[in-house]
Amino acid sequence: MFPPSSTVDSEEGLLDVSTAPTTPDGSLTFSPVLQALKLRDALEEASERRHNTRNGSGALDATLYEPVVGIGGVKNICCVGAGYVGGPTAAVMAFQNPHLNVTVVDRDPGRIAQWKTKHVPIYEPGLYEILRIARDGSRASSFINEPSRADSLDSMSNVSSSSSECESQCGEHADEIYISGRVPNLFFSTDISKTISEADIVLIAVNTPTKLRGLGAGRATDVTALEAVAREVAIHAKPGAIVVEKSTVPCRTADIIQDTLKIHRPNLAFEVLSNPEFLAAGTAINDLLHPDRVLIGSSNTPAGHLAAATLASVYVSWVPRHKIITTNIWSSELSKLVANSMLAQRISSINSISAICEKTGADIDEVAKSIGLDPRIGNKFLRAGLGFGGSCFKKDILSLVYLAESLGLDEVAEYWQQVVTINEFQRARFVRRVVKCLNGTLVGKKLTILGYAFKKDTNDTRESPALDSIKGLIEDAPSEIAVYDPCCIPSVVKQEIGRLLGKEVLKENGGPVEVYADAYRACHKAHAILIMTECDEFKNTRISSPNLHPTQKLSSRMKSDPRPFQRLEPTGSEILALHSYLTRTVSMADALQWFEENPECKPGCKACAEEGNVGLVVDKGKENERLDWARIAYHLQRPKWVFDGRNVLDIAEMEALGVRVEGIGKVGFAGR
Ligand SMILES: NC(=O)C1=CN([C@@H]2O[C@H](COP(=O)(O)OP(=O)(O)OC[C@H]3O[C@@H](n4cnc5c(N)ncnc54)[C@H](O)[C@@H]3O)[C@@H](O)[C@H]2O)C=CC1
Ligand SMILES: O=C(O)[C@H]1O[C@H](OP(=O)(O)OP(=O)(O)OC[C@H]2O[C@@H](n3ccc(=O)[nH]c3=O)[C@H](O)[C@@H]2O)[C@H](O)[C@@H](O)[C@@H]1O
Repeated sequence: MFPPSSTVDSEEGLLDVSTAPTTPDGSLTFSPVLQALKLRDALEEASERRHNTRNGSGALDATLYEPVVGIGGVKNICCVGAGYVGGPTAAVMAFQNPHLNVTVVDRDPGRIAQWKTKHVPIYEPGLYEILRIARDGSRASSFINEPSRADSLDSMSNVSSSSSECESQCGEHADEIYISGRVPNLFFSTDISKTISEADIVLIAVNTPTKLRGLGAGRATDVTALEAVAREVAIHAKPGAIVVEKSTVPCRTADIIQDTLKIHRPNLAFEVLSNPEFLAAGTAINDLLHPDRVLIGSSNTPAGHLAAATLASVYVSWVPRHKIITTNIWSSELSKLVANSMLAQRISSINSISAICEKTGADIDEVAKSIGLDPRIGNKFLRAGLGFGGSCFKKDILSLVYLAESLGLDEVAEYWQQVVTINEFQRARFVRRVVKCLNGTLVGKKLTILGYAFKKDTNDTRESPALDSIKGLIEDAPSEIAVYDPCCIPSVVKQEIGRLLGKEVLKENGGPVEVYADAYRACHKAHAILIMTECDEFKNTRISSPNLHPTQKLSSRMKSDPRPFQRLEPTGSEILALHSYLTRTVSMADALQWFEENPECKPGCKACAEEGNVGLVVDKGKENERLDWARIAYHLQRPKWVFDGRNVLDIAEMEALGVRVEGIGKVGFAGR
């Protein structure tokens, strides 16, 4: 374990690594310059002593490296960027470290305001519960430390309120565990400079999209936002603060940050770390709670190693230490780009084979299963579909392509470019197939898009295959394109389509696109349904456990009663697992009576009024229900077509309902 001490050799009266004051300090000189230099010397000296324990490979061995500064050295963390990464990452960090203050800042006041309400801007299974505990604090509670018996599952007999009843009935009273209440330690603010100035660690989690113009347009990464934050950090950060790249960045971006810091504070030393995020949309909370690895890249100096160890000490509250790996900073930056590119490459590989399947009679699911059983290939990320969407895969591959080109490695660039080319091919041929099956014309026809986000269980719509398909379908002038997604707010989707494809495409302006909050209304009298995401709701296979609460999706670890706990003070993850289990089994949103009241919305709150808003979807567990395909099929126009872009349907069952199904990588009705 990391030592509890927060100081670097405190007996020598030296400063905390990350809390060097900006105001005069008695133990050091009044000059901030000298303070910082002395601090750095101290860190390097302290770290060098531990450095001797390193293995000879040059890379840090996480199990040998003893950090000097423990968790107590870090008090305030600032996360710049309240988006899909910043919000959930900060929430989990705060949840797992109740004694730290984590403040998320963003230049978008609307986004910050949303994070403070019950209508948070991001839908992720399990996010809101963690957020509530960290942001709003929690109540003290207690529960019996023994697993529920099957016959008591529908009662509250395993939580504190009935403990006395248990005592009187069974005569023996099992150990009771008390969980203390928490005060809020997750905050959201637009005061960026102030929050940065107070932080010991600054996480940069801003967007890094593809450049739209100028040098490298269409491939290079646009680091404008990152550069702006680096400047803010350089101006406001306190000496010794650790700056962390959470955003995905081109290899050697840390140089830009370091350079910016040096320009603005030439006499101070800051450590810049790379700590890329590997969470995926829809499973973000599970990925953050149980990461495969936490990667920390640092400069290969004692101060760099010390900074890495300090950041590691934040993660170690919940991540097993062997999963925290440290590398040099360039390896870490590059690893993130490579991880995404390799994942995307697998999808393009299987999709390219799906095109062959459709022409030969081979079945892509059978091929994927057959090859996936080879452990060298593995069975993950082999689902053929409409190609990868989302904000990152494409931009990260393009960034790799640009990097290779910039290094004069044209063959390497071409190789990775092909992954994107196949992705575009896959999307385009799906639309072609729809139009072809509908006799080459969409005029006077209604098409229904099921799934607008780029994948299931998220409201993230960036680079969504659905948008591309809508764009393609509009060319053939259908009478209506009805859109439905169980995780997205209809008005937001409508606004986005209007913004990206032009307002004139919306029904209210005479165009074909209408967005629905109800799947049945969206499908009513359609000539064809296009399934764009793999939402469980769209499947026609039997549900193994009906009416599951979304929190069950957190992890299989949470499916069984985690009690008895071995310690009297269970960890945040353990309590969460129990909460999740009880929520499911006693069908109560707050069986542990853990949560504080939800923040009140202002009268007339638009989000409250919105039908099918994210909060409601989550509460109802709506996305776990299955569509009644018999009902949908009954109301379809003949011939009844379903284009299954994610292979979620059992084709035989659909055919029994009189529906013609075209799946990806399968010879469909039209090809027989
Ligand atoms: N979305 C995902 O699932 C993942 C994203 N990443 C990476 O994380 C980074 C962030 O991605 P997302 O969270 O998806 O982006 P996002 O667009 O959802 O959030 C970025 C936030 O940064 C804010 N921002 C931009 N410039 C700012 C500035 N100068 N000062 C303060 N705030 C500023 C924006 O207002 C926005 O709210 C990207 O580099 C991305 O590649 C990494 C892993 C997963
Ligand atoms: O850097 C990022 O942004 C993240 O990108 C991906 O996560 P994400 O894009 O959220 O979701 P994925 O599950 O990877 O799916 C990406 C796309 O590929 C598609 N996909 C995925 C898997 C598959 O087998 N087939 C397939 O078509 C999905 O439908 C989706 O459109 C990575 O999985 C994360 O590790 C990474 O942190």
